[in-house]
Amino acid sequence: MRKIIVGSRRSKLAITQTTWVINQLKKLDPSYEFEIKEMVTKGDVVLDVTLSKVGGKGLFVKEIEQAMLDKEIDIAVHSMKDMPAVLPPGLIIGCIPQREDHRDALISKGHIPLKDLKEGAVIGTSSLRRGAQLLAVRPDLEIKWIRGNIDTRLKKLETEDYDAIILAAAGLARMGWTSDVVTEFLDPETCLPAVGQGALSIECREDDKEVLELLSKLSSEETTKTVYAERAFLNKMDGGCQVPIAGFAQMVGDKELTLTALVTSPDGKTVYKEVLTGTNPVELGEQAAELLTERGAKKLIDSLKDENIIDA
Ligand SMILES: NCc1[nH]cc(CCC(=O)O)c1CC(=O)O
Repeated sequence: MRKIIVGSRRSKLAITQTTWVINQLKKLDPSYEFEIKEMVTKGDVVLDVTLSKVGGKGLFVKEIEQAMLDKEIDIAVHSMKDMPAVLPPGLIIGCIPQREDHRDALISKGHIPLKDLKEGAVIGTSSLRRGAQLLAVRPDLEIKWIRGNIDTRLKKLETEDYDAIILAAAGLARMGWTSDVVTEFLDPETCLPAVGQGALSIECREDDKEVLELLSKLSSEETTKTVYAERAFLNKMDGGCQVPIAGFAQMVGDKELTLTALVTSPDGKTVYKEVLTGTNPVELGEQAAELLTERGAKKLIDSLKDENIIDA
């Protein structure tokens, strides 16, 4: 019986996600054993510096990918939104399972919804995307930097002077914390999610046919298509993690996809948004990027590139 070694970061969310995937795979095919190998990535160590300064998204996956190439581990479960656009040669996304809740969630002191937060309320987020979209509807809010794992951020809401924080609903749902903490789910019209938000990516070696065969059983065709459209948009837009970019796709019927793509200025005053429908995910994503580029979104991105910024 082959034992599959699964690399995982040590955060509660990472371990929860990894354990979920292992349990699903065991149900789908009981002929494998699994072992979790915990790993520390640069992103877990360097918590006080903006992510883009120390290397952007790749920070959370680089060491894990090297371990996979070195055959110390066989697979790894990542949050899709933390995955860089390009994978190192030899590695591929082996499967994308069914997406969890795609929305962002507001968690506020006293459970006050967004529209009722007091004038100038302090919102904790380290995501330009979230900050900009909140400012677009509530320009009076003060967006304040916050970092750390989900549990750390929830603790900071209690102990520091934030009135509310924004977290991905998916992370909270996977931890089983949703009903205890969420004040309000923000719909995509208010806060369009990050590309890939709520989805997982299971990475493996390209030549590991046995693992690929196993992973294919956990694949969601719907989520795979929508995430491919979102990621094609992000890649073509080339914003890295420096710019408020958001993208969210949904299937309409069996074949068609609708992609909403957005680029904004960090203050939320300039908003470029497109809603497109099509059948080819990658073409749809690239088309969205082209349209937004024509309208001036690329210029906005380039003007922001040198500034210090953030995560998804
Ligand atoms: N940026 C960090 C991150 N990466 C993935 C998730 C969990 C949600 C998901 O799977 O998209 C989170 C936390 C958050 O944004 O609140």
